[in-house]
Amino acid sequence: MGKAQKKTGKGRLDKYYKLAKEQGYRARSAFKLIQLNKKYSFLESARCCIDLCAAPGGWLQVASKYMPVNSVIVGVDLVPIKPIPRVVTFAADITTPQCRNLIRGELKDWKADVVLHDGAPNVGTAWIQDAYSQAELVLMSLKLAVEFLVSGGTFVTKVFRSVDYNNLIWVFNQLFGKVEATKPPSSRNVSAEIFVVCRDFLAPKHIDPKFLDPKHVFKDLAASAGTDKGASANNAQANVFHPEKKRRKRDGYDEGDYTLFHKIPVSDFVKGDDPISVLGVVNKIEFGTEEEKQWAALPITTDDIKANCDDLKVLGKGDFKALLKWRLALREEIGLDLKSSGADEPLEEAAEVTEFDEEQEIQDELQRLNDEAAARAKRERRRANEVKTRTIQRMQLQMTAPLDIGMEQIDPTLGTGQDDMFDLGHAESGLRRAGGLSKLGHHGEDMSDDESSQGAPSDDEDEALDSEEERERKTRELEEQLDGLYDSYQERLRDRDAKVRVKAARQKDTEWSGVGGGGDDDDSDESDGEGGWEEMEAAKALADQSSDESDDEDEDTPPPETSGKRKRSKQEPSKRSTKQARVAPAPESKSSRLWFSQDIFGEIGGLDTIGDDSEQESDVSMDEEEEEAQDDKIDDSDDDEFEVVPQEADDDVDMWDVENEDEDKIKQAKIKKFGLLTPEAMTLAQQLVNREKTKTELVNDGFNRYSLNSKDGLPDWFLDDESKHYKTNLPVTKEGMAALRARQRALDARPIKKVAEAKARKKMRAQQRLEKALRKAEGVNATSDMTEREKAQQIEKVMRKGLSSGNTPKKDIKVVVAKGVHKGIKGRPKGVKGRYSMVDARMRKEVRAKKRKEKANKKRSR
Ligand SMILES: C[S@@+](CC[C@H](N)C(=O)[O-])C[C@H]1O[C@@H](n2cnc3c(N)ncnc32)[C@H](O)[C@@H]1O
Repeated sequence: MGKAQKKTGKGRLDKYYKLAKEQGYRARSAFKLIQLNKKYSFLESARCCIDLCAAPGGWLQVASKYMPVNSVIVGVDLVPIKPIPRVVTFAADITTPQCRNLIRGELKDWKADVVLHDGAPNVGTAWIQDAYSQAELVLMSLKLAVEFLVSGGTFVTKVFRSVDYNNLIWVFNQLFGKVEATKPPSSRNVSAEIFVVCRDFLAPKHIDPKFLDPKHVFKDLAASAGTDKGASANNAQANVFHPEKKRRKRDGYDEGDYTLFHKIPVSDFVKGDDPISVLGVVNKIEFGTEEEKQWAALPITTDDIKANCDDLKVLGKGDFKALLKWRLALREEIGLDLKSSGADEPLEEAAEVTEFDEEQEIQDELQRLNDEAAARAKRERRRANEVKTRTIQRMQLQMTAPLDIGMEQIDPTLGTGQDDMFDLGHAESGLRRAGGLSKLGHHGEDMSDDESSQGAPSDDEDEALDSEEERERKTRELEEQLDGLYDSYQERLRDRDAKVRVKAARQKDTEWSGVGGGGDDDDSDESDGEGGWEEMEAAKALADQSSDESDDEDEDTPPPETSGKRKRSKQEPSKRSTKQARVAPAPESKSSRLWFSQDIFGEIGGLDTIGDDSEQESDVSMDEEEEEAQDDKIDDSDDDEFEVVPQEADDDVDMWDVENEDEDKIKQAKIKKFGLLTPEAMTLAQQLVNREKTKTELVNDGFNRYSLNSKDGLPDWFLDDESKHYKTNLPVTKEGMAALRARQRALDARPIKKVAEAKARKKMRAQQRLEKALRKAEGVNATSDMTEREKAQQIEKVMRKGLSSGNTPKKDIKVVVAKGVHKGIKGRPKGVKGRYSMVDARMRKEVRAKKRKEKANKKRSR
């Protein structure tokens, strides 16, 4: 155990393992001691501590951390423990006197305030053996503890829940004032280990050695007939009073009895003294003998009774009662008991009846206690769930760190139920209680929680459930929290993800992609989702009034709800628009500005804000006078429908000017200037330019199945998610794509920055050369000692040089090797024209050597 084991088993590397690694503990078991100490606080006040079975030293680390600075800490284990500051360690077997002597030598006459024992025998053969060795080890550690503990001291030990468990607890109770068994949250549920904290050591003057002798403790107590029999009788009775509860037989088979099925003759049941125990342990009651068959034929022995006798393990409480009644009746019938109506009633029967009544009373009492306990447990569970839900929310908001995860948990085996911090089931029920689950779809139906499956809440639940308003308030709170979380999530996303930032920036400056289109367009979001349709309607209505070209079809188009909606949204701003008032309005896109700068819109003095009612609504600073002034500018007939804010004169007004002769050119120039970046936009632009699309078609395109989706009161995260998917597919043509690709190709063909820079440099140098040549030429011209002809020649030469690229190609120099026919030749070798150079291997070496020497001399002289 002491040496490091590779933890590869499923679930071994749990949160405590990771926490231990993070916090530098040698073993995850360190958290068990931390949690035990948190509950019982025995380390803080201790001055001396002995840790038996301490390797690798996790508990020692905890002790050293939590105990006062000058305390004495001694650790013992079979295997050596790596040094820990302020801790003395030995390698010894705690069951030997040598270990005792070592501790005595270290402590001298000191007494320990705390003795810890987390020992596990290094066997691992069979469970029963392991458990026994563990119990033995515990007793050995207790032996050391009672020797070294100070009066009132604390002994903490690990015990396995086995057949010896009760015996150990009994011994502890003899020696300590308070004995409590607990299972810290960090102890795995699958493990049978449990920790017993024994406080207030009684320090008796004389301790009976039998208390510490495994032979006596485990044999004598276990064998004590009274206890054992009593226990099994209790169990058997419990089987009868609560047949629905299955009890596990953790002790294994009884000596000499290796079957699970037991049957007895009816006479044993009828004539026996303990009918209840019989019913609790037996599987079948048989009518075997002649006498018993006669009993079976009696009218009191109904078919039900016979069937009940056939399989006792499937019976309920009522069936057991019936059997007991039948037994009494049969006893009277066969003369074992006198009839209860008889004058002189025998004592035995009276005892029997009394026993039965007592059983009934006990049963009722038990039932009542059970009900009470269940109600209490439910209440506690609910409270714990609420705390947990809050903690989870706080953790999500990064307001708390998971430092003491699960500290408040309590072991279910000790009777109060174990909860997991991250148990979504509880969180879900918490949420459900807060009314939030209704927002999460139909999960509630699938919940296995008995409360939900029973349909109507129980009485005590009713009592704890808050009123309707309370529930609504909680729902609202949860929704607000959710909104807040979503906002902060988006903020984080923006901070972290460059892509999102780029996208957001592009959305701000992207072109208008069709009427009502561009589902994920910021603009459409900002205009409260009413988008292109609303804008078009407003624009169309104005266009109809201002131009003669209005067509009948268009006049019919505006749906009454739309205008109604607009009107309403103006008068009573929705929650969403109120929220938008807090954020600065995003600048509208260039393309939408382009579109609304048409003449038809120009008439109303600029339409910066058409369709953007959210902006109008959010303009909280706008005073009433301004509003009235704006209202005046709007045509009376449409006064009720919407209002338009005047726009300052814009240089884009000439856009789409149909009167203009160079209309196409202007359009092209504008398109070039503002850019059409998506195939949809390019397609639409081409269709408009080529007059393939009419105004009506454009309007119709802006109307789609999502246009009238109500968005009132929906949370932002939902609308954002919808906007990703609820968008129409705008048509894309081959020509549009081709145009876009051509533009991309042109972009690709542009030189990259470095090349451009090199070219610029070259140009600049050429310029400098030319300027220099000009200056020289002027100088030549100014000299008086040259003839005109010479001057002209010289100037020509200078200018030629100045205009040249500067990189005069080097003339080829012919290399002639000074060997063979050329050896020793002086002057031009035969047959060599132009520039030449004689090379000689020897000479080259000599020249290089000479240069080297010169260089070295130069350095030395410095
Ligand atoms: C679960 S580990 C103890 C872990 C320790 N509490 C910690 O936090 O690091 C059990 C230890 O008991 C030790 N052990 C088992 N039998 C022992 C014995 N007879 N004497 C001393 N140590 C023993 C094993 O060597 C093993 O290191």
